[in-house]
Amino acid sequence: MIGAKSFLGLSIASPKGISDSNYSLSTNSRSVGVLRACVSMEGSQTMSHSKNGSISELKSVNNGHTGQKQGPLSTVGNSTNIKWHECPVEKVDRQRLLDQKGCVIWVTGLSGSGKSTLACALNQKLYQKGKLCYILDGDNVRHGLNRDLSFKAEDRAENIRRVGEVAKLFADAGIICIASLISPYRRDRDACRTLLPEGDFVEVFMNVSLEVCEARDPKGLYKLARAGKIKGFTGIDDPYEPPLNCEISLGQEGTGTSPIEMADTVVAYLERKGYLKA
Ligand SMILES: Nc1ncnc2c1ncn2[C@@H]1O[C@H](COP(=O)(O)OS(=O)(=O)O)[C@@H](OP(=O)(O)O)[C@H]1O
Ligand SMILES: Nc1ncnc2c1ncn2[C@@H]1O[C@H](COP(=O)(O)OP(=O)(O)O)[C@@H](O)[C@H]1O
Repeated sequence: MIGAKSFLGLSIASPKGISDSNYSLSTNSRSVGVLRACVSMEGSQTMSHSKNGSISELKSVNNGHTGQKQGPLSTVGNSTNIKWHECPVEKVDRQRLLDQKGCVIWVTGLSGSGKSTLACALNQKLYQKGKLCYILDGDNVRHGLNRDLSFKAEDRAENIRRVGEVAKLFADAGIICIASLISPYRRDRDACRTLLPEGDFVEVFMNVSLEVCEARDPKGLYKLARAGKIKGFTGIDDPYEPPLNCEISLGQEGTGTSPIEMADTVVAYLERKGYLKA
């Protein structure tokens, strides 16, 4: 049941599973209303979760919202005078809430190799297991965030960099993020890998030959590329660099090659590596 509190004209719903007694409003010396269970001030308490994700006890935190001057300012790229802000509710807390570990499944391969199909099958399988996933598909992200980018090498690199950064945020949220992009350059994929803690970037190679992809040609793009109507098409007149050391390679003879079997392989990997529990 979702309860609600009203404070300074704001109505705040208590999350499912948190009783109203745990979800009280308190006032500190600066008369700022806070949600004690969710957002705590210095010296107050925040929630912690038992193994099964229920909120079992309160842990003391110093969340740094003291108004005191802290640490130096930074310059990152063209962003000057910026400062990283920490929050006492951390990745580990979100992971406990979800009973899973945030990570990035990076699916790379030629157009038509089955990246989107695998991403969707994997998402369905994990959903059935009660795991939270989100897909960042190259085609889809290019409809919005990356609509300003073309297919020349530096734009593909920027496409991968942005998706890598967004995927990192999803993983930090505790979500299993499936990024499915051609991502033809090793260097760009490796740069995304370095954004994440060891093990949290799982590179999945759709090891399907150009001949097979071209025979599938579901969007008719290979035909257009062969006819010279699309320039710089991956695999035709633009490069694709296969991974040298990926975690999972799918599509070869002797392994399950249906989307369901491929998704099972990835789920088994995640289970083995402990990503499907907190
Ligand atoms: N020149 C060229 N080369 C390759 N692909 C092209 C091109 N032009 C358009 N498309 C369509 O764009 C989809 C690939 O987008 P991505 O963002 O995954 O590409 S990349 O990672 O930046 O290389 C790709 O989708 P998929 O077939 O799902 O891979 C194509 O539909
Ligand atoms: N494992 C598979 N075996 C056979 N056909 C597949 C498989 N995965 C995808 N396909 C088919 O191949 C085509 C391309 O798949 P898609 O997922 O769109 O590839 P991509 O996202 O890499 O471009 C689609 O017609 C799809 O139905």
